[in-house]
Amino acid sequence: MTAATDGTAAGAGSGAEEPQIRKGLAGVVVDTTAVSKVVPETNSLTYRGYPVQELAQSCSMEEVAHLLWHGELPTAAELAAQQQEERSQRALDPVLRGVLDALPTTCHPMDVLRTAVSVLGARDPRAARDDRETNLAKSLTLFAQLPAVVAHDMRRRRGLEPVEPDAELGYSENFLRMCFGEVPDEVSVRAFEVSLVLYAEHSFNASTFAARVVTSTLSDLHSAVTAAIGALKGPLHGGANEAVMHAMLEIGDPERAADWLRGEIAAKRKIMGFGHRVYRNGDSRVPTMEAAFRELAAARGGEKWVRMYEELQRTMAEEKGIHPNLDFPTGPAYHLLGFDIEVFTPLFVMSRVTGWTAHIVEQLEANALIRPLSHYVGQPQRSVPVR
Ligand SMILES: CC(=O)SCCNC(=O)CCNC(=O)[C@H](O)C(C)(C)COP(=O)(O)OP(=O)(O)OC[C@H]1O[C@@H](n2cnc3c(N)ncnc32)[C@H](O)[C@@H]1OP(=O)(O)O
Ligand SMILES: O=C([O-])CC(=O)C(=O)O
Repeated sequence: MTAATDGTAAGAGSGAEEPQIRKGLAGVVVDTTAVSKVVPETNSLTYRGYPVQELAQSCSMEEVAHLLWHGELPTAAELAAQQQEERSQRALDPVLRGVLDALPTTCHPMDVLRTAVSVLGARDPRAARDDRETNLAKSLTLFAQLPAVVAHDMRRRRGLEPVEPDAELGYSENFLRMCFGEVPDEVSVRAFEVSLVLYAEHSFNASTFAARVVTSTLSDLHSAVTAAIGALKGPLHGGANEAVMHAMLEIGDPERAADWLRGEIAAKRKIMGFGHRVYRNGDSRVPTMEAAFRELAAARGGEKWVRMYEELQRTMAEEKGIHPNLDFPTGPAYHLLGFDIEVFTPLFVMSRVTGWTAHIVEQLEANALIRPLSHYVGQPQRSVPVR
């Protein structure tokens, strides 16, 4: 009987039929967006109409951030203005540093990042304003500050002093220098930049949807980003890039990769970095990231990881017909760049914050509270026993 559905909606409780439940909202179209388009049939992805492969080839992460936020690639003057603003906001203030340093190094860096966004929100004098311009300004602040948080946390865990930001350097160069004390070679910077561009946006994925749900209640931008970070942390989403590298280190030798994979499949375990809710024939971003990973491996002596990547990819296709997602090449690429594994998902956050905030702004422009229905399957109504 449809009385079990907690509300009445067309097709979900108006007749005698059971409501149709789409677990995980699979296949459900919940709203429109003009930020990005995923076309699984052609394995394509566009940001504001531009193919992501072309953006990765010829644009910086700063340009892509502008594109996602404003809908167009920046003119030279717009880019210069955005860069000046971003570069002037890179340094962490002493209060936030104090909070970061007070957190235990046993917690995951994603917890540190989530806490940092909360602190930034609580201390932001613009907190109560949510008009488009203010939200875009808050987004730029997060884009400027998150790399400093990630670098500070990574170095403190290594027992190293923080490296101050350098306003002469571009976004990726500055971040890599804040992590490692120097700007690495061009191939490394380029591979990192490509990963950021590819990670920036992907329609209604779980973390973006979490941000939109929070925004739909007219909560603030920092609360929405905090929720998104929590959603991204899970291994079925952004946390998979870390899981990929843990698996590769466990395998150790490319010769063992095929047997290891078959064993995991036989044990009915998920192989991290493979499969996708939307793409069934391969993730549109993988070829571009795979090429960057191969170049990086050639420059940094990482051929072993390329061979393991190839073996796992080949065996998974043979055994299950399932293809890699973007987290598969980024895992070993970030390892080759010298990042600790637990920093991989925070790197994803640094980039995806641009997509999340573009969606937050879009949600507010045509807002409707996101509140689906559920189909009740618990105890029938009963009376509390007299005691
Ligand atoms: C940037 C990103 O967030 S990309 C996603 C990163 N996440 C991962 O890499 C985690 C591993 N992958 C997965 O768990 C899944 O592929 C997901 C969660 C990404 C998508 O999952 P869904 O769309 O819900 O598909 P679902 O998990 O139901 O899989 C469908 C079938 O393929 C199998 N399958 C899918 N992915 C995998 C995998 N990685 N390893 C083994 N089997 C898999 C499932 O076991 C299932 O098989 P069954 O029908 O025999 O039970
Ligand atoms: O779209 C998804 O479900 C996950 C993903 O690839 C992303 O967020 O980049």
